[in-house]
Amino acid sequence: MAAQGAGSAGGRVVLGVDSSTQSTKVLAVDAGTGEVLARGQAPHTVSTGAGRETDPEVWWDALLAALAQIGPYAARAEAIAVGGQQHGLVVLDAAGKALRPALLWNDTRSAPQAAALVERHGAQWWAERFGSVPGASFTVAKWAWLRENEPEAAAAARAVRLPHDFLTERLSGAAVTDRGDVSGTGWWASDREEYDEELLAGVGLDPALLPAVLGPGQRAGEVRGGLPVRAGALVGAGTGDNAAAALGLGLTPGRAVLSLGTSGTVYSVSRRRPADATGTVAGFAAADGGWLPLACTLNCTLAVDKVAALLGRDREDVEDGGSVAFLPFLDGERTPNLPYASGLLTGLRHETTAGQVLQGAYDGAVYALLAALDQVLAVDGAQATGSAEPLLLIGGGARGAAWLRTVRRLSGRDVQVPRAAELVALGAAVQAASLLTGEPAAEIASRWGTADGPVHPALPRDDAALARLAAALPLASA
Ligand SMILES: Nc1ncnc2c1ncn2[C@@H]1O[C@H](COP(=O)(O)OP(=O)(O)O)[C@@H](O)[C@H]1O
Ligand SMILES: O=C(CO)[C@@H](O)[C@H](O)COP(=O)(O)O
Repeated sequence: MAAQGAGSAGGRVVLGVDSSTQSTKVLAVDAGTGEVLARGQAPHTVSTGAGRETDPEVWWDALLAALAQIGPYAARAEAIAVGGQQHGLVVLDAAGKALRPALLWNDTRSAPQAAALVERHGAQWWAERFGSVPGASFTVAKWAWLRENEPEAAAAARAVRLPHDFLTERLSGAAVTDRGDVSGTGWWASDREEYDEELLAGVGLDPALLPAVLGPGQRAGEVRGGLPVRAGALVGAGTGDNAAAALGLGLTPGRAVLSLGTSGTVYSVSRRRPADATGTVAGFAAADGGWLPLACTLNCTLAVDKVAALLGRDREDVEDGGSVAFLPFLDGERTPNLPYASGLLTGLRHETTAGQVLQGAYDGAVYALLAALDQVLAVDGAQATGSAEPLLLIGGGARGAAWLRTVRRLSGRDVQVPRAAELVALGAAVQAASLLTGEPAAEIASRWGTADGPVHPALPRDDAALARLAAALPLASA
C-alpha cells in the first residue's frame, strides 16, 4: 500500500487490541490525533493450582465482548492489530480449534524441560543463537512439556501458535506471526532471523505447523466477513504485549520502561542484538526491526494484591520503616530463575506492622526488575546516552500510588508515568495506523504524544531495604 502520510489520517479510526493475561482491552483511536474514542474490556479466566492455562476461545470471546463495548467504532475501523501476552503455547487441530487450553507464560510446570534444553546445548549456545536462554516461560519448553506429558495432544497438533497469532488468524484467516513475538518462542534464531530447523527437529516440531513470520510494517491481511469489525479493514502483524508497548511509547535506545502488570517487566530498545548467557535478560526482537532486551518476573501486581488481601488491607495501605525483607514468589519465580521457589518473609519483629509487611511485598516485587535495569540498558552499549532519563512506568500498577513511590524509593531515579493508560493496546493501534497511512510507527507515536505524562522526581535510594532483599535472596534459592 502506498504511503499516504499524516494528512490522510485525521478522522480515520484504527483499533488496538491488548490480549494480556487477565483481560482483553480494545481501544478505538483517531489515527490522526491519537485521541481514544472508545474503550472496551473483558476479563479472561486463568486456571489456578499447579499450572496456568486459558482456553483460547476465552480470548476470542473476550475480544468480541470488548469490541461490542466500542459501539459504532468497530464497524468504522479501517485497520486493527493485536498485542498479546508472550510465549503461550496454542495447539490447534486442522479446523483451527484448540486441542487443549493454552499453556501460559507463567506456567512453571515446564521448568524441568527448560532446564534439560539448556543442559543439552549450553547457555552460551542459546544466547548466541537465539538471544535468550530459555526458562519455563518460553514456548519451546512448553512444547517439550506437552510432548512428554500429553503426547497425544502434541501428535494431533496441525498448527502451533502464540496467543496473538491465534487472534490475528481468527480476524484475518492468515497464519502469521511477527518477529517480536516469535523471538520469545525459543525456536526462532535471532542471529539469522528465521526458524531454527535443527532445534525444531530436536524437539520434534514440524516447521510446517508454524506461522509465517512477518517483518515490520507487513500486514497479515484483511478482516474477514461476519465479524463486528468491518470486512476488508487492514489487519496488522500484531506482536507481543511488551513489544507493542515499546511501539506505543515510541521507545528509543537509552530509555527504559518498567511495566507492572501480572508480570513485571523492565526493558529498553537496542540497536544491538542481545545475547545474555546468564539468562537474566531475554533477547527479544522489537516490532519495528530493532531489539528489545527485557527482564521479566512472574510475581508483580497479583502477588502484591494477594498479600494485601491476606493482611486484610487496601493495596495503598502501606507503612514505611521496619526490618522485613519479603520475596513474594507466590508463583515460583523467573527472574531470578527459581521456578520452584515460594514466598519468603524474613526480619519480622514484635514491632513490625501489617503495613510494613505489605510495603515489603511491593519492595520484593520490584527488586529484581530494578537490579536488571542497568543490564537491559547496557545492551545498546556506548550508544545509550539517556540512561539518566526518567524511567517510564506503565501497566495497571502504574495507576497505584504505592507502586510509584516504591519504584522511586528503590530506583533512586526520576519516574515518568504516561497519561495514556493502555500502552499495549495503544501500541497495537500505532501499528494499525502505520499500516493505514504508511507512516513509520515512531512518527505516529510521537504525534499522538503517547509517552507524555508527569515526571516524579527521584527519592533518595533506600539502600537498606535493597540490602535486606539481597541478603534474603539466597534463602529463597535454598
Ligand atoms: N489503581 C490501581 N492501583 C494499583 N494497581 C492497580 C490499579 N489498577 C489496576 N491495578 C493492578 O493492575 C493489574 C492489571 O494490570 P494489567 O497491566 O492490566 O495486567 P495484564 O496486562 O497482565 O493483564 C491488576 O492485577 C491490579 O493489581
Ligand atoms: O512473559 C512475559 C514477557 O516475557 C510477560 O510479560 C507476558 O507477555 C505477559 O504479560 P502481562 O499479561 O503481564 O502484560
